[in-house]
Amino acid sequence: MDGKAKVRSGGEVDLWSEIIGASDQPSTNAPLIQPVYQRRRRTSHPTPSDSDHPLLLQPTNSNRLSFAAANNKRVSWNRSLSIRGRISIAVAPCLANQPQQKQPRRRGKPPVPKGKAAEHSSLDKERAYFQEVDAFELLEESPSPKHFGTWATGNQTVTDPIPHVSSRLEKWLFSKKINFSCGPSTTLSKILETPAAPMDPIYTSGLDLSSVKTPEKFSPVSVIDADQGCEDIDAAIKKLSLASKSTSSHLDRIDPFTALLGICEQPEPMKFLDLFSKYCAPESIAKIGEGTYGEAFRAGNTVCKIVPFDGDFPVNGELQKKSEELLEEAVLSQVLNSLQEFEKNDSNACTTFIETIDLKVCQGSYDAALIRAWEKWDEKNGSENDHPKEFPEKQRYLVFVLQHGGKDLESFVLENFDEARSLLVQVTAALAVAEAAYEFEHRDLHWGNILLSRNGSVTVKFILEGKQISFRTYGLSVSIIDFTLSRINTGENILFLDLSQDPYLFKGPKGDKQSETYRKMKEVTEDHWEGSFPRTNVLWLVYLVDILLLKKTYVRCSKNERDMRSLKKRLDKYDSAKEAILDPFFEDLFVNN
Ligand SMILES: Nc1ncnc2c1ncn2[C@@H]1O[C@H](COP(=O)(O)OP(=O)(O)OP(=O)(O)O)[C@@H](O)[C@H]1O
Repeated sequence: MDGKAKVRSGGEVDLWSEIIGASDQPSTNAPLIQPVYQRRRRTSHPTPSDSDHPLLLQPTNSNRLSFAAANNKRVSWNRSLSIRGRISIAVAPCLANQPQQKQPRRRGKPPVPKGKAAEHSSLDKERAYFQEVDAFELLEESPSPKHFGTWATGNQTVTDPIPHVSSRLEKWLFSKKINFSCGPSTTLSKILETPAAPMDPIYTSGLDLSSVKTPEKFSPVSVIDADQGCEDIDAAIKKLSLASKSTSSHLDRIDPFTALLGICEQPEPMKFLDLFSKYCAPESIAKIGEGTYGEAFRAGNTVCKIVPFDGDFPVNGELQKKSEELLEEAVLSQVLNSLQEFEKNDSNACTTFIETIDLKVCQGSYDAALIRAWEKWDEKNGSENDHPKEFPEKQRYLVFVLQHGGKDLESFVLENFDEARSLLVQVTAALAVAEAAYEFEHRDLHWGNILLSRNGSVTVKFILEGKQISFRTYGLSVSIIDFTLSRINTGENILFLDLSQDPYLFKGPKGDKQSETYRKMKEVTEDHWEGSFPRTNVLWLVYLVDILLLKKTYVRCSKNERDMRSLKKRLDKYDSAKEAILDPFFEDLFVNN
């Protein structure tokens, strides 16, 4: 690689050289690609031609009843414009013409400050940046990758084929395996050529549940199948023969909702308060953020992200997610969780991907304590979301109980260049670790998906292909969230989102760094999203460098900027975060353990 890490002085050469050595070895880790399960894309509004201009967007499935439409708080795609103080002459007059219908939200592209006043010192610079971007054709806010749902043409809907239930269940079973046996899969062991805890085979001629359960954490449960009434999950699963992947009508008898309950280790959905009271007193619940799909509440030391699903009406202008989509996200987050376990992983480990502490399915209308918290936040920040008081009794939600990761990069005020490079090295190292472990690509690492906090730490540890490495943090802790677009090879399955079904994602404004990054990813993957292209991680690193140069203000000198610009140039040559982490830019941050 260009400018490969130089030999360090003061006896620090060994470990750094070892790392370099490790990466110089020819890669033997091309895994055997086994069945490919792609996350189902719901392709709702708009058709590509509809989406050529945001003002032509029509509400999804306008024939559906929607309390969202009645609520009609604001036109969401304008939200980042208004909150960020960006002036867009093009859209302003048109708002008046469209007051009655809530537009589908443009999820985080570019991400919005989620109600936080953007009062920090970089605002003027950022405004200038946006003005510059606006000078390009302002087609729309960077588009959402999530047009889940169905293509709608008039009243006719055509549903995408969805993965077979058996594949979803395999993934679920596999995730139990990951979760409880705490080691990479056998395939991954081979990939990494490191010893790993042996795993029992999952796929037997008949399904042996003993191989997928741990007695202490998973016991047979009764499940309520919405369509078929009560059924013991063991009995239901025993009807499956995972060895036989042929189409078989009984495979469809386990619905994804049941599987989701299974992954959450629940016999049935629970009440919000029963869940929240595990973490805090109800009166202390506070809303801390919102996204298109999720409402995030602080509960004690955790963050509970509530995502409504399976309802037949839109929320926040988008169709609700389906059980199977959430099942995928649940599996993915559990796989990444396994990286947290340093004691059990001697191959690859890091703590940078947000920890999912628990996953639970809830049902019912919003609890009074949550509504109070929601309204309080709304008063202060002005929510873009629909008021949750109107959810019906039968509404289902998946609650992600997450580690609290701090503030997103967009609103976090970085103090100096050391913090900026600490951020870069932590993201790069985390991506390198996840690439090595699971061929992971985040594919959506915009500044809303990087959370930051100051924790007084001096260094942070990673294990990369068996080598323990530490970097100086300057007190900054980084967490990566939102794996919706991510691709991962669990060793058994590949989970990915087929972005070729979402042409809208690639039509963001010219010159907008985030939109350009989606387009570059498309070039790199040639629209084959199931494949492994770790270069996409590098594209997001380039994006981050741009953000740090153009959109964030902090104390820095011209040499710092030059260094960052040369890093950006060199990043152009790397094909993976694993290569990028060896860049000389990070060398000073490396600490010999
Ligand atoms: N673990 C966390 N720690 C702290 N804040 C969080 C955490 N998870 C989410 N948040 C807050 O909640 C907001 C919404 O979360 P997130 O972006 O995951 O939701 P979403 O519905 O998936 O959003 P999107 O609109 O990007 O699809 C985040 O911007 C952040 O402010």
